[in-house]
Amino acid sequence: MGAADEEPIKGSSGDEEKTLVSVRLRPLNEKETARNDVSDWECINNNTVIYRNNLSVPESSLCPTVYTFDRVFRPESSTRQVYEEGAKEVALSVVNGINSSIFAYGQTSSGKTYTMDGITEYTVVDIYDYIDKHKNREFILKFSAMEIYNESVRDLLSMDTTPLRLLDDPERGTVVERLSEETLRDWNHFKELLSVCEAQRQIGETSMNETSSRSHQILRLTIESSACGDLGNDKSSTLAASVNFVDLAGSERASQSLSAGMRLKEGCHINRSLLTLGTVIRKLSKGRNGHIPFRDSKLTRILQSSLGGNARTAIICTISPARSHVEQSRNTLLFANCAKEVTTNARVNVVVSDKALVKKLQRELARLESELRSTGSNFSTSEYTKVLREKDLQIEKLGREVLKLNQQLELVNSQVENLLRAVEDDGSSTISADPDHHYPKLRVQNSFKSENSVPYSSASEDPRFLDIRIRSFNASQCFAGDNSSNSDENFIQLVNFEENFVQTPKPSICTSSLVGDGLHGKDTEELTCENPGNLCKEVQCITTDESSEKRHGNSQMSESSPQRYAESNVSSPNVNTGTSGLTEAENEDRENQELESPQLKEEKELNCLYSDFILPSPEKPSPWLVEEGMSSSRSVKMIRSRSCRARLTSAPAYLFEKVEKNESTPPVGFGKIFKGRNKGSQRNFSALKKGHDAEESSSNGSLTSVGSAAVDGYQMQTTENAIDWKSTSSVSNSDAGMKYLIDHLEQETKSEVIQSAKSVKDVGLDPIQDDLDSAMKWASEFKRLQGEIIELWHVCSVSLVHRTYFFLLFKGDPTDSFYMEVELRKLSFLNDTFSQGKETLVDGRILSLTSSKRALNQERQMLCSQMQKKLSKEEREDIFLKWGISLSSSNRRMKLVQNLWTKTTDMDHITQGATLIAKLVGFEGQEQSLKEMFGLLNFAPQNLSRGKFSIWLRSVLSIL
Ligand SMILES: Nc1ncnc2c1ncn2[C@@H]1O[C@H](COP(=O)(O)OP(=O)(O)OP(=O)(O)O)[C@@H](O)[C@H]1O
Repeated sequence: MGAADEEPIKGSSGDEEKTLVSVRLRPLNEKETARNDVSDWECINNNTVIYRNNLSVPESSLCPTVYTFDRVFRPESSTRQVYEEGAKEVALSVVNGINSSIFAYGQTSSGKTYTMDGITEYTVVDIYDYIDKHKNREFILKFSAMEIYNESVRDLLSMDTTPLRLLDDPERGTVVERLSEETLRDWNHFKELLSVCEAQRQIGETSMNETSSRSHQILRLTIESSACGDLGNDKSSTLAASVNFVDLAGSERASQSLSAGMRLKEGCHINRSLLTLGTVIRKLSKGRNGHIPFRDSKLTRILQSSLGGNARTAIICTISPARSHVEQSRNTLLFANCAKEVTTNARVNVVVSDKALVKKLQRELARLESELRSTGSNFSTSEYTKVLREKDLQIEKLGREVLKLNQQLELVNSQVENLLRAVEDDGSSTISADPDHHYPKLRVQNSFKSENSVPYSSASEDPRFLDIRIRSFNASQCFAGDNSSNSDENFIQLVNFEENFVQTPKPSICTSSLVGDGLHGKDTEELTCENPGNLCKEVQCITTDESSEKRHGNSQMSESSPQRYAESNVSSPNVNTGTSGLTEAENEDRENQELESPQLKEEKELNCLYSDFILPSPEKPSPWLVEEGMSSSRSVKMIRSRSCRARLTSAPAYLFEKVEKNESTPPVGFGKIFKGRNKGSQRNFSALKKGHDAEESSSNGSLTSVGSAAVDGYQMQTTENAIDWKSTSSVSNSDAGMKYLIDHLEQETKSEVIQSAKSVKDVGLDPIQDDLDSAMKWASEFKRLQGEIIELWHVCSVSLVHRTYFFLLFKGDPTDSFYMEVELRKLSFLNDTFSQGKETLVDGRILSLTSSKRALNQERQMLCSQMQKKLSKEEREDIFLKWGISLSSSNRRMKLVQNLWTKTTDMDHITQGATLIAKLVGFEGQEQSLKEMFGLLNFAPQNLSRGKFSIWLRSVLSIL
């Protein structure tokens, strides 16, 4: 059977039709007669039944006594009459393709089976009669029968008692799975099947009916019909419909039937379906609003279409006329009253055969193909193919682009996650300047030009590393969490500030150059987080002295001379030991006069124009460190070398560092491996010493491998970049950087190393070995950077104060690597420029080697003056003697100053000179604050809460 269409019922126009409801009274049976039961019901006409003895049932006095239905059948009415007038029209609708159902409802023994058996037979008889009268059509009758017993569906045509399942079919509604369906051959065949059903039906004896039907029985007759000769015809259509003959179980309550045990259980299930049926009928009688509980019972579910659906329905309510059954009779009549309000909307079911359906679809396909050909006649097949190929290529291209973008997106996301994870892993709520914090390093672009500088690294292809070109970011977020919009300006200020302190972190002595640069002064002061005033005070002090000298010239000398003479007068008796015969006071005075000679004055005034480049201050950048050709330090940018790769991974970056001689600078987070290590563990240090001794004895102190030493199972690795232990030991106490590393290595503990190993477990490296390798690499690198810087300072005549500050501030902390590289880069550039005899225009001023030397001389004069002011006579003498200067010689201070920073490879010499200069310029005690100020300029922000740090990171990432 193919698809089914529904057409309105002829004559009904598809309108809703009320259920045909009839009431049939049976005669008093023998038992009722025997007990002198009487009938109080009277059918006053074909539609009305009344109750005459209302007084006999006082409690029912409120019930209606008159009931009107479509048809009322008296006790003497025959079943034929009931069929003809109460069911036939509905039942025979099936031959016209209309579903129909005939129900028999009533209490037990009221005559339901008696009535329904007759109606079923009469219907089938009439159907056959209809078939006989309609020879132009072909009919197929199919018969099925089922029983709902204890809410189980059973096939009455099968010996198999297995309950049948109910399925929901989108087209046919509820379907009983595997229900037998017999095609009726003839009348006799039908009768045989009825006999089978009767035998299969559950029958139990009740107190009221010895052959009581304890189940709901549904006999279904399906009729398919089509015009004769049209079957197999393309134009044929089939009408298909079913008629259900429903013999319900007794509607009385189980208690009334005096059932017990099994019967009581049956009653419960029977009543469940009946109660649901009553509920459905009652709800349907009030309209289709709301939920209709069809699915609450098997009965209502199977007969759903017959109860207010696509079916015509007739209900015959059977009642007993006996007074003793009046209550049940009233209930039956009340049910019938509701049922007569239920409407259905039956339609003719037209079924298109599969063959006809196929033909129809073929015709439709041909039509569509014809339309397609007509509309696309201008295109040939090859042209279509060409267009499709082009589209395919475009799709492939777009697909590749999408794939590429996705890969890039994944990479960026991964890097961002790593970065954020690094922040999360920091473990402290506040990020401080502690170098042990493992901050991600950011690579910054350096536009500083230098032909001989270390080659700039291109963007690393290693996805673990992320080079960040910092164009601008909101520096205020870094330091104060301020979300001010002037991010570019803040960044510029940050860079300028860094220029001042990273590269030339020292006070200025040149008044004319110190003040007046509003670009840097105020803002940089605001950027200092830790008492910048202390530094500025020192700067101001020196500046004031120097400027005072400049302002007053020789007159200043006359003012200061009495003091010096007074001092010399006091000391002269004891100090007149010089070979020249001059007293100390005389020597001092002569020195002062020499310092302030006209020639020196002229040179000083000239040098003042350039002196600031060697004596930078927090307010003024150091011009010689500013990019060549730049009109302003606003555009100063820096770049880390490859050894300072920015890393945004949470794991210590040095663990990923390739061990190459020129790529051994440890990252910012290097210090983390030394964090909090306990004292007392000498193992690693001993191992280092052991390796050092071996190296020292075998390589004559050259920079070679340390060798290897096994310590408690930890294997030390020999690398080309091992620490130069000989040179390290030679500088001893003066090599603060080496001391730093050694101190930390001494504090190394096995447990913490293991802890570090856990953090790098995934990369499969030995944490101890990595720590030591990194330490050695950094120590070697630090020594190399420091030596090169000192040499270039000397060659380029860089300010002694600058050298001192830088030397004392950057002692080997791993976080110093950045600043040392910057320093080296810029010194290399300056050296290149000077060696070629070139000048460079810096901030509107010409900078050359000559001008630098002049400025250096001026600085030496300043130091001489400071020596007089800062040091007592005894201190000066001690220093003179220490530096091999005779107390009786002339120009002792200048001789001393000119000797400072001259032996570039003698670290003792360098350290002593730096110590002296630091004392003269007031550097002592300022290391920490300066350091913190340098730390402030680290691209990892200091003293930021985790949240602010994250904001900062994001702001940096957002500019990528
Ligand atoms: N209209 C009638 N005229 C004569 N006898 C009838 C009539 N209706 C029922 N009977 C008789 O009453 C008895 C009970 O009838 P029937 O079995 O049809 O009741 P029922 O409602 O089906 O009961 P149950 O629900 O228990 O099956 C039967 O013996 C039947 O012959």
